[in-house]
Amino acid sequence: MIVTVDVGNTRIKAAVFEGNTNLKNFVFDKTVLENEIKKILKEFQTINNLVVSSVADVEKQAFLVFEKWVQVHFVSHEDAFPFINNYGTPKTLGIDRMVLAAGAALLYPNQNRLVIDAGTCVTYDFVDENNVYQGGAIAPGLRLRYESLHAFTAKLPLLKLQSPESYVGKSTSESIHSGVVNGLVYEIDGFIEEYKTGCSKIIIILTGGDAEFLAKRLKNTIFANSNFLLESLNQTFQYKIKND
Ligand SMILES: Nc1ncnc2c1ncn2[C@@H]1O[C@H](COP(=O)(O)OP(=O)(O)OP(=O)(O)O)[C@@H](O)[C@H]1O
Ligand SMILES: CC(C)(CO)[C@@H](O)C(=O)NCCC(=O)O
Ligand SMILES: [K+]
Repeated sequence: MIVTVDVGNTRIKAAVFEGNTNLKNFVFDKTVLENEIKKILKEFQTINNLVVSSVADVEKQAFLVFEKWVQVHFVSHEDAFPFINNYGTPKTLGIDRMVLAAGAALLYPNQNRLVIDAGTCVTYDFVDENNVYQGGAIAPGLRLRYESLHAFTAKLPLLKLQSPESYVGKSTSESIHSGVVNGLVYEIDGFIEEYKTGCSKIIIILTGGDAEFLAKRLKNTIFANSNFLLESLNQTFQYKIKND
């Protein structure tokens, strides 16, 4: 049994797997990392591997305490990945993006894949049908857009995510909701159109904290899987074991 842990810039997500079966999921704050993981290990005493990817300022040391009970694997750029990396700066490519690309390559073999992760940032990652990771894009996520409008202006309030009534905002708040939500939806649909034009056939995976909210608003029908990074960590780990 394994537990996969995704340390994002906003929060931590974890999932327990038996083979490919996802038994239970957890979400918690970085400040309570040690306690929450200990609780998971107590609840599932047959967990023998803990697999972490971190893009935040939570380093490997924070996980060494669990080595008393399980083997700890901190995914790094040096690990074996199931794709050829054609990114210009592979050492600065986010480890979460590498894991998403690996999951896409392993779960959807021999086809073009685009993974869109709508978290703190919205990332786009394209792995082509020859298993070459080509790159993608990084943009601000939904919450980051609301926060930056407020942080960098004098007059704009900080609003909570809300579905816009229309693309024509009739008030300050309606204008902000339209700009943030419709803006991101148009952006994602626009990128999808570009990728679809560029490749004859492509599978698109939408994940991250805002995946479900966004999926139902997109023009393109896309299946949202908020767990794709955690599932990809499980896949990446199984691949590593087979290839070590
Ligand atoms: N309880 C919550 N706390 C923070 N963000 C939330 C919450 N519930 C939903 N969200 C949404 O999720 C988004 C953040 O996504 P997520 O938690 O996947 O980010 P993350 O920590 O950067 O993770 P990752 O790096 O794995 O994408 C925010 O834009 C926000 O709208
Ligand atoms: C873009 C984020 C913040 C998304 O989590 C992460 O993948 C990251 O820190 N990336 C480093 C830059 C890059 O991927 O090129
Ligand atoms: K993200």
